[in-house]
Amino acid sequence: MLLRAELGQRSRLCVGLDPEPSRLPARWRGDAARLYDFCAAIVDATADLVCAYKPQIAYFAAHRAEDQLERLMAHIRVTAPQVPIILDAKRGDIGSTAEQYAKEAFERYGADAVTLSPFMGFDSVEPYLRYPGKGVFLLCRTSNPGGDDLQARRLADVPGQPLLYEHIAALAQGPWNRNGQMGLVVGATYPQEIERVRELAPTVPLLIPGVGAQGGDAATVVRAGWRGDADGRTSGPVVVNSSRAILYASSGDDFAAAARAEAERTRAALWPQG
Ligand SMILES: O=C(O)c1cc(=O)[nH]c(=O)n1[C@@H]1O[C@H](COP(=O)(O)O)[C@@H](O)[C@H]1O
Repeated sequence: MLLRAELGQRSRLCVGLDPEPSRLPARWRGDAARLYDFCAAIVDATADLVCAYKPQIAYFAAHRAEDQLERLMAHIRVTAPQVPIILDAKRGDIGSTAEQYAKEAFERYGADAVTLSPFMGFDSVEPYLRYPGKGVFLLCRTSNPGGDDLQARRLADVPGQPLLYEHIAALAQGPWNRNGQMGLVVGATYPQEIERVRELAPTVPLLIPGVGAQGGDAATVVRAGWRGDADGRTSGPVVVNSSRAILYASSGDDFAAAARAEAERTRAALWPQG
């Protein structure tokens, strides 16, 4: 579905739906009852420009607004049925609890994919893979500076002594990816690491957050993460997320038009082949 959306929409842009009440347009500022209205307007303004949407569950749950997230998922389905929805929840727990998280993501919210921490091991990931056609994006090399603390550590007892994020990439390309449901999260702020991950995991989709507000450069991350040759063979898709730079492009009544303009700019930078 992701590849179809990328090619069909000619887009690698994922708009992140991270609505923060204090940053809503002036007329709704501070009103957590307007998260749905705000996000729905952003979706309406960008539906033809994106290859995915990524709602972040914390922005809804923190305001007791899960019902608004459910409505938003339904709205995206109707407005942009061709666009996959990645629920950003970064779950990770023992199998029996993971079953409940998987049910939440795929049955309650109807997401197409989720973000997931691999920290607790394969048995914490496996319950998500029982949903045919659904995807998981494992955190691999995250965009935040603290990602170094663990992800850039060397694993002495694994052949070749890879860094932890390299090992995660190899697992997602190989033994953990039993039915082609796995992707990886790699931060736009680390283009060299994106290149390394692409080397180790040539066919899996990469979700790359961190352009826009975190300073990652759109064209650079595509060069690092996407491969294509003259015979039409390509790497796995590259899905580049931008949230705040698009959501808050304007705080006035023109917020949706401004979001569209920013999404158009970012989409163009992510599709250098024209
Ligand atoms: O899993 C993610 O989506 C994620 C991983 C990561 O390494 N860095 C990262 O910023 N994210 C998410 O991507 C979004 C980035 O938002 P902006 O910085 O506003 O574009 C937020 O929802 C983050 O939670």
